[in-house]
Amino acid sequence: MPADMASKAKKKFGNVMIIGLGMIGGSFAKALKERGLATLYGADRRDGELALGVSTGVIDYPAELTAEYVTKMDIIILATPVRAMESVLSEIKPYLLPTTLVTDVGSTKGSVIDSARRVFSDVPPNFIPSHPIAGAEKSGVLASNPLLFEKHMAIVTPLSDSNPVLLDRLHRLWRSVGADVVSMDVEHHDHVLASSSHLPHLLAYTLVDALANGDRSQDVFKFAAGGFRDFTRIASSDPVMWRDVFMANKDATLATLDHFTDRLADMRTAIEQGDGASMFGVFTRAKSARDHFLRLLEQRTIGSVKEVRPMSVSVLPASSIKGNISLLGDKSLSHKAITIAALSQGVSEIKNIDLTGDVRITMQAFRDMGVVIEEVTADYLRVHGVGLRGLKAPIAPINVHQSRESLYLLLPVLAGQPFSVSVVAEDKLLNQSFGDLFSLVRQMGGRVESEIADCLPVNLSPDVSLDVSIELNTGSERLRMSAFLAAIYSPLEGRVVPFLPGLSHCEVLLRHFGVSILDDGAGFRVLPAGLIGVDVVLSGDEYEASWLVLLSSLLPGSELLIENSGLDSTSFAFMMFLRSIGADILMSPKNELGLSVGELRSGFAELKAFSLTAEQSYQFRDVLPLLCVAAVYASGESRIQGIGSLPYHHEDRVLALVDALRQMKITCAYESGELVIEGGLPKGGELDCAGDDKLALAMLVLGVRSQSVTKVNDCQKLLEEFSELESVARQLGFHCLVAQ
Ligand SMILES: NC(=O)C1=CN([C@@H]2O[C@H](COP(=O)(O)OP(=O)(O)OC[C@H]3O[C@@H](n4cnc5c(N)ncnc54)[C@H](O)[C@@H]3O)[C@@H](O)[C@H]2O)C=CC1
Ligand SMILES: O=C(O)C(=O)Cc1ccc(O)cc1
Repeated sequence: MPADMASKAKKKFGNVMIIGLGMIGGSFAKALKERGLATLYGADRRDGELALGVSTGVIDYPAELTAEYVTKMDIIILATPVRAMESVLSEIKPYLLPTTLVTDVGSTKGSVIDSARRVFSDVPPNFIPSHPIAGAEKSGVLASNPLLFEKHMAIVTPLSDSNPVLLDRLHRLWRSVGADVVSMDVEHHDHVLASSSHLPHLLAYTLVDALANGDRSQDVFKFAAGGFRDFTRIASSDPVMWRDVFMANKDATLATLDHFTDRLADMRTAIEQGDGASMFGVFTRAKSARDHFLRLLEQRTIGSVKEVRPMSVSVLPASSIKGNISLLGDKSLSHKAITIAALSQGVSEIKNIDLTGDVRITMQAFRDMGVVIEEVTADYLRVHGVGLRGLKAPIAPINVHQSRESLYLLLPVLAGQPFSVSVVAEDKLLNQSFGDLFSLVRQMGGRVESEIADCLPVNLSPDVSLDVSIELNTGSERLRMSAFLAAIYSPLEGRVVPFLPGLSHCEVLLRHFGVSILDDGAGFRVLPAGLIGVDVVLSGDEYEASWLVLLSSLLPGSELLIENSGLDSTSFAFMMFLRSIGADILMSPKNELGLSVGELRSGFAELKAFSLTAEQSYQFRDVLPLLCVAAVYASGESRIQGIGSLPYHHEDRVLALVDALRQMKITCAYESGELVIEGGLPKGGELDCAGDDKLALAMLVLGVRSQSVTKVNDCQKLLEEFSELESVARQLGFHCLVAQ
């Protein structure tokens, strides 16, 4: 008897015996031993394996399944192939104390429990099965790895009368070797693992065997590429272990094999008939599912907290800007176009789309729900729409990450589908209230359940009332878009009464895809009809265009042509206003594909000071930072009223700009909600836009027309929204440097 047995209290888990000292048993032993958590005993029917375990220090002592050892164990771990476990349990039964925790690592669980029942009649409360979802195609104690279980899952399958104290110890045991513990019902375990692990092993073994015994086998292996190697790695796994698995998990394996065989037969038919569309559909959905799975895996192993790197943009004073440019499609328009195309019947081609940043989150969500989306080029998508209610239930919750736009688009769409779904998010979206959006979905008829009221994550159960009618009481563009998407799900006529008049992008796009939206004076009637896939070329962002036009107006000698600016009512009014204070702007608006776009030409002009009433400030609230900048370069004193009555974030934005102006030695006064700005040439400096992209652009104009270099910090959002900023600057001839 080794001396340690008497002094076991020294180690956290006391005496631990591993029966079956192969790859998994050896890895468990090493992981516990290296962390000093237990005194390790090993037993194996192969003496050589046991001797290796001792000589390589994997275990402390060899052991036998006799009273001398078994009665002294705190924990016994069965790590033999699954069909050997019954005889091992019979051997230890006579000496097993009820206080000893017994677990196993077998790949199947139903069969192990059946074995325990055969040996003990009832499964003893101290026998609690488990299964690490970690391993390799290797076997034997020499292949053991103390880090094998780190950041991998360990499934435990307790029974109703499992001893709770020992169950808790089992959880601690797995956690101590780095695993995340998950509890699961035995039957569910065997079905899930039959699909995720057993079937792939069966396919790999069968494929290699079939090819090895087929024609030209020499050359097949000689010319095998990486794909063959990846696919067949697991065919090098231990044959005894896998024979045992398939004998032990027969029913669940047959069920998943039959399902797979049917799908393989469909694929055979598609190939025989040259049905490229079916093949393309399967491959695209499979790619999306696998990409999704890899992301999940990455989150598990790397952690989901993304590193946000602070970015700054510096500009140098410029004398002029010159050139013709075409702006990449507006971000929010890009999100909407993907959504509407995905819900249309047939194929849509979307050109000049901005696929950077969170547009990909919206795109991924639709791919996860079965929509085939081809990326033809970097700014050109071909979307194979599935119809309004044709999305497929995703295999995991839809993750909108940190994208508000994706959330407001997806929630009403998901509420209109014939399946329940959960929506999750990350970081800053998690602690915010989305009461306005959730209540809109409830008005639609859907059930919205969240653990924290009005916050994500959320579970949606679909239901759509016959006549969705939504009256908005805020001017939020996003909520307006959600309302119209909710209305198109109305089986009878839908209705939206917006807070602000006029048409916005979402309605214009919906009309372009065939939805009848009729203005009856008091609101909009949305007639029931499917969406039809069409082609669309997206126009550039209005704010970016307004920014460039202002820049050209301030720099002597500038000549600018923007070929494809969006021209919504705000940007149209902004251009007209700039013209009224002297700017040289030529607009050629056209109604292209139902969207207001236009060519904009502008050049340098002396601007005059101006006054804005409170109503005008409200009308121009989105472009107010640009108007404040115009006031800096206008001759004389400009007054902007009503700032104190703007929605908070607009007011905050102007106040932050006032601070920046003062820092750049521009005389300005803010009192009782009114801002007075005196013209002048700003000094450069280091500014902070507080993560606001619109403010950042206003600050950059000040920098380009200033006396020295200007650096704007906290520009991550700007660079996400205006990803082509640096290349636009290069094209137009001014210096703009992005740095971390
Ligand atoms: N290989 C893998 O990736 C994973 C395997 N598992 C499960 O872990 C168990 C062990 O697998 P590996 O470590 O890969 O196999 P292995 O072949 O490396 O080790 C099994 C060991 O059990 C011993 N053994 C067989 N019958 C015995 C008996 N009656 N009494 C004492 N020792 C006996 C063998 O001599 C061998 O040393 C299996 O039940 C398997 O289903 C679980 C997760 C992953
Ligand atoms: O080698 C691999 O990739 C595996 O799949 C390992 C594996 C084999 C069997 C299990 O029960 C769990 C994991």
